[in-house]
Amino acid sequence: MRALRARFLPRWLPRQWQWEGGPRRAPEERGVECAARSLWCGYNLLRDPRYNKGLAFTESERETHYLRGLLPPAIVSQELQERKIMNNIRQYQVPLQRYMAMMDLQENNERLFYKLLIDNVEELLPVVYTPTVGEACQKYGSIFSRPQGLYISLKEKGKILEVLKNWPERSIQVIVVTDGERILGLGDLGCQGMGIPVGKLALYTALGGVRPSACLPITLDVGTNNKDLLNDEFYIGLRQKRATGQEYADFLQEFMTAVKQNYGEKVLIQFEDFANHNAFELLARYGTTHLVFNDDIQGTASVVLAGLIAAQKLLGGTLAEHTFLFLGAGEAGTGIAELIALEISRQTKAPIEECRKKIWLVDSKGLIVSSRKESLQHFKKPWAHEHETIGNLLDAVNAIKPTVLIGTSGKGQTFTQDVIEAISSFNERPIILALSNPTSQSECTAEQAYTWSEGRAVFATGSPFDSVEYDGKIHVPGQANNAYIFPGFGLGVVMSGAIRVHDDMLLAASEALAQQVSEENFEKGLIYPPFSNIRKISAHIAANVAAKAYELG
Ligand SMILES: O=C([O-])CC(=O)C(=O)O
Ligand SMILES: [Mg+2]
Repeated sequence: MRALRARFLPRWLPRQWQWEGGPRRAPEERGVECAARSLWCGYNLLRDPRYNKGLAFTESERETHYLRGLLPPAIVSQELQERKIMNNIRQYQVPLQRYMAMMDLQENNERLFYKLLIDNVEELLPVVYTPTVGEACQKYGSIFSRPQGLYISLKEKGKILEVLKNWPERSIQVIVVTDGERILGLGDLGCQGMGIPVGKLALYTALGGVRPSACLPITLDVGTNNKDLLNDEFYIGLRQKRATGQEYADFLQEFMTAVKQNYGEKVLIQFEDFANHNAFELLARYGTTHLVFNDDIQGTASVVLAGLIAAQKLLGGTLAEHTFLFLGAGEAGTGIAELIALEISRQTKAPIEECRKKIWLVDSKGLIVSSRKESLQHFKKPWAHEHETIGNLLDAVNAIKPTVLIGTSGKGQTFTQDVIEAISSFNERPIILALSNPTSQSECTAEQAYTWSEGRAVFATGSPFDSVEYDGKIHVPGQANNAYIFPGFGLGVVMSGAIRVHDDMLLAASEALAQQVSEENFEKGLIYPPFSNIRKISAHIAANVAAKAYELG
């Protein structure tokens, strides 16, 4: 037990400063030493979120760690603390208040924060993560109290390595980094995007079991083009337009080099919520030199593929028999499309170019077709198939007659009644995924999907929705969110000591997730298992990913 605890402490901490006991010396001497080291006992211990237990400190701990008098006499077990805080949180009607209460807890008592999150995952996920985290980022400047994570702005250019050294932990395994340009479907939130890396890494620990001290949230502040924020007196970031071109590329290059220099090759760098134009390029550029993973391209692709594999068990048939239509041809859309094509190619042994032909994408200008090829961004070009031009989604649905409709455009209410009625008119069980986040950006609500499809849709969303009763039957929408994948995927990657991410690892993660959908889940129409089992699911994904990493050498 002692040895185990010691592993959770920073390396530089001498053994005698381990959690229980402490050094056996005269009280005066210990007091001086305690003050000199300033962290591990007394008043400072209560203010260190990593080790603070609040009223749960036992009598002997209070004695050993100079806590007498600093706490009221009652000793309150962690279980009781947990009940108290859940009661408090449930009193708050406004989601943002719940978010702030949780962040406060994370800043005060990390163990209790994670205990709460693990034990009440279905209730608290929408609080610390999508959708509430989106609102928190929008208002981050106003609710900001204590900084979380590491802020690296253009002011630190030339000194990024030094900035990394200011972070108190040395053994980092996972970094989640954003530049805040495309936060969920909310657009450019600049420096206030920090809520996303913080939230994602809270899930790395709660859902994936990665040590909190091994997780580092980073926001790269390269400016913002969001005028409201630039004029907001409470904005916490640089007040300038976004750096672009060479300046941006140089800044990112310095960051990526510094990370590898400081933490080595085995630290996983998860890119999160970068805008399309940078996301693809960063993944391509650093995929061959660093251990990088783009959650919005690869994580979302893996979770959607898992749902589609599970749907084959529910409906019968194979992936290759489907026709796919996407609304949105950005990171998520093209990322998912490519992974589906890859899986079909694996299953059928057909060349991937052939497999792509069953997959169609609609962007803001209409169906992506070959006559548009010249003007398309490079990541859209593989999807420009032969077809006449079509200007809108409804006409595309009627022309392509998809069996699967996937929304990834970041825009709400785009799966209209006409669209859903159309796809339901030529499919007994249309598969409809409304993936845009947060809830306000969802392509349609669960109620709309089930009502307009007369209860026949196999439906999942990016943000959580409640069950819907239609025609006397309860329909439970699944949550096709990358939170199913990245904690287990990341755990598998760092556990195996991999130094590069390979597409086969993503397929391994999808298969592992699809295997976790039970008969009971299928009976409710679900193509994802419930989040209540997420730690077991993540462990299973991690094992599959690690096994694949070993297999790949
Ligand atoms: O954060 C989420 O809920 C999923 C995600 O990566 C995004 O929407 O960008
Ligand atoms: Mg994201």
